[in-house]
Amino acid sequence: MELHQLSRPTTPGLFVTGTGTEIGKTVVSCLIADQIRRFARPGERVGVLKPVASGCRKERGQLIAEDAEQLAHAADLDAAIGGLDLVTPIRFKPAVAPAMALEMEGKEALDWTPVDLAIKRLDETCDFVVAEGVGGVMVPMEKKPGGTMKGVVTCLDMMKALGWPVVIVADARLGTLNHTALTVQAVRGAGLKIVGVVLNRYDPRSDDESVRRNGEWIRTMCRVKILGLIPESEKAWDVRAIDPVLRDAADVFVYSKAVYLHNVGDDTRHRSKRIRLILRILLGFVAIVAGLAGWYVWEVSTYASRTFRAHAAGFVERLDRSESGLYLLRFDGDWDEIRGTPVKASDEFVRDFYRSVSKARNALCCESTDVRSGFYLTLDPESTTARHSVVLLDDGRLHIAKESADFLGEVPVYSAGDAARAGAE
Ligand SMILES: Nc1ncnc2c1ncn2[C@@H]1O[C@H](COP(=O)(O)OP(=O)(O)OP(=O)(O)O)[C@@H](O)[C@H]1O
Ligand SMILES: C[C@H](N)[C@@H](CCCCCC(=O)O)NC(=O)O
Repeated sequence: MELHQLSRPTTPGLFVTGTGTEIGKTVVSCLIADQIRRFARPGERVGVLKPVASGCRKERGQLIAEDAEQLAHAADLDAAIGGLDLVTPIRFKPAVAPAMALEMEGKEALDWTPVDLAIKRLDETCDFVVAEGVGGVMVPMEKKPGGTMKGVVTCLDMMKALGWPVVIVADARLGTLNHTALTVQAVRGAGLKIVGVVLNRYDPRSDDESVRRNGEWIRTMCRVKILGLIPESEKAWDVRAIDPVLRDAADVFVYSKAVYLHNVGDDTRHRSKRIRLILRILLGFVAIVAGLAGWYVWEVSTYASRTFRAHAAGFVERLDRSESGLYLLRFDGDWDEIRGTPVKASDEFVRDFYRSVSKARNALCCESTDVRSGFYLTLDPESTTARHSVVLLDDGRLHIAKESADFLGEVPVYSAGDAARAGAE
């Protein structure tokens, strides 16, 4: 199985990475797992995972990762969840980068199947997972195209595949600004959320000025939370026998609890499902509103082209010249249904009308040879589409020809100037 085929965990979790190897990832992962275990509600289980480990010892023909032992101990790993194989599903003996260990075995690509099985098991049995990387984010995991680095899949690619928010462990001492900033940049660039940075081996009594200032610099320069400052401690390796000094690194405890409860904690899975549902409903609602708006705009625009504006006016010229002149029609309605009695326009309106027709190209007058009388109606002097023929019927009612093309074909069309002259006569 290839990395991109890996199941995406559904259980909420944290991925603990570091600015390099031996920086304290396991110590911090253990502190967080221990903390979460203690704050968990009854029945909730914390899972731990270090998908790939190198530098493992051989015992009774088995490769054992010390990190896995420490993680399992911190999380009080329940036998029902699984054994150390589940904590570190892929193990190498040489203490080198996994891709290098593979190379030493004459291989290039990793088979990610054991990691996939571990993820599925954790999804089935746990409420929260603390996962740990190998070395820093650019450590090569296998030789394969398509990764962050050319021809190489890195630890960051694995973090991306898992998708958990990231805790970065960095050294508190000189040199950390560069390493931390590079790590933050890479993790952010991969689109992963950074929960914060833990500074390890912090000594408040250090006469190195940078030790005291690094945290603040990292916070502002990298725009990250500093989750905690872990002092040097002889018992750092055993979180369950933790010494008071490490316990006093209360920031990590407080923050890991906060992280658990508020950031990516137990409710996240349900919350994210709820959020997804709400988003879907909102999206559906937006789609319906957009559809309705589209329909409305379409309807209004077609209605506008079909409807008759209130101030339509036209020139009526009967063949016998009786009652010739400008008629005004005040009507709102559908073209198909227009039936209205024209009203002889007032002199004032006639003046206005001619003033407007002389400006509006589409306000034309026409004369029919085959109908008793007719006029051209301009619905909207600004619109070039609103030319419809109107026929004044014998009984004085108006008949609207829907499309004036036929009508126009048979009758001379006069210009607005002609209309003006006609009106002036
Ligand atoms: N605050 C500390 N005080 C004392 N010892 C520490 C502290 N942090 C880490 N160590 C020790 O440093 C060593 C490396 O720590 P750790 O295993 O946590 O690093 P890591 O980043 O997980 O390394 P790897 O890359 O191998 O996974 C361990 O022996 C650990 O006990
Ligand atoms: C052997 C180490 N402890 C570690 C591998 C570190 C690889 C570092 C490679 C590098 O950055 O040069 N393995 C592990 O975390 O399982």
